[in-house]
Amino acid sequence: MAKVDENILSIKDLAIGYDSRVVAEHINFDLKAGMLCGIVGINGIGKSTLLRTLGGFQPKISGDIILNHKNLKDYTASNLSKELSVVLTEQPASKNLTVQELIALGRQPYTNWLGSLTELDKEQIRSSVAAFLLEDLKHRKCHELSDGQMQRVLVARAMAQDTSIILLDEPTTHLDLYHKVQILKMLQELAHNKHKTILFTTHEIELAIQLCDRILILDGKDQPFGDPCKLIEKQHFDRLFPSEMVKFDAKTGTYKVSK
Ligand SMILES: Nc1ncnc2c1ncn2[C@@H]1O[C@H](COP(=O)(O)OP(=O)(O)OP(=O)(O)O)[C@@H](O)[C@H]1O
Repeated sequence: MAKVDENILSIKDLAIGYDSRVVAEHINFDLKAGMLCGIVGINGIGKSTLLRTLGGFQPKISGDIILNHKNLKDYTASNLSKELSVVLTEQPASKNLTVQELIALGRQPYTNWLGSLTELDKEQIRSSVAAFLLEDLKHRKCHELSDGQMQRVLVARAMAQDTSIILLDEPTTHLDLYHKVQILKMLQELAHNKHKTILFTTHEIELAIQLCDRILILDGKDQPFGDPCKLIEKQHFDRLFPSEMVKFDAKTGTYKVSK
């Protein structure tokens, strides 16, 4: 396990985008083990592009992505899958599997070519099923689940993969308030209790302020990053949306419709 004060993820002057078209640049932040970090920003600002770039699904334009002291570009696919897991919103190909089978796929980086599971693999699957309250659902097909249940299964699979970093693209989309809070609290527990470094994109700024240890704001300029309270003090949330539409209330950490 990494030492508590070590940076697990270090992003240095990163520019992201498509071919030579820069979507966002000057992205800088460090995350340690056990930190939950939300990535927020308006539609189309580059949140998913950043997540895909960090996950190695698309090339960066410039800058450095350092995972556990090693540059992302120096990882083989197989080694990367032991350091980093990615939960994307739409994964229709796997929906015909049962909940338990899908979670077991998280162990793929560790199994031999026959895919046989060791006792350690089985234990990791059992504890992921338990942590995400999936005991009663484990023999159901994934296509029979609600969005909230499916989201829990996808995060449980990432937990079974047992990587130091977990990236999630909008894990609360389509969920009601209760289930948004439920999944975010489960992610917080996973970060704090199992010392995972977890980054997720979200439009739930108010929940992210309450639950995250760090927030990265993609604002198209300086991309502020830090403790949510410090970001509030520095008025970064006030500038996120045009104030004639919504105003940020620093006392409550919420947005109010401008009258
Ligand atoms: N495959 C692609 N090729 C070229 N441009 C793309 C591609 N995918 C996204 N973009 C563009 O990159 C920019 C950032 O998109 P991205 O999906 O990262 O934003 P986002 O912040 O996640 O948005 P949202 O909140 O709406 O999900 C947008 O201008 C988008 O049109």
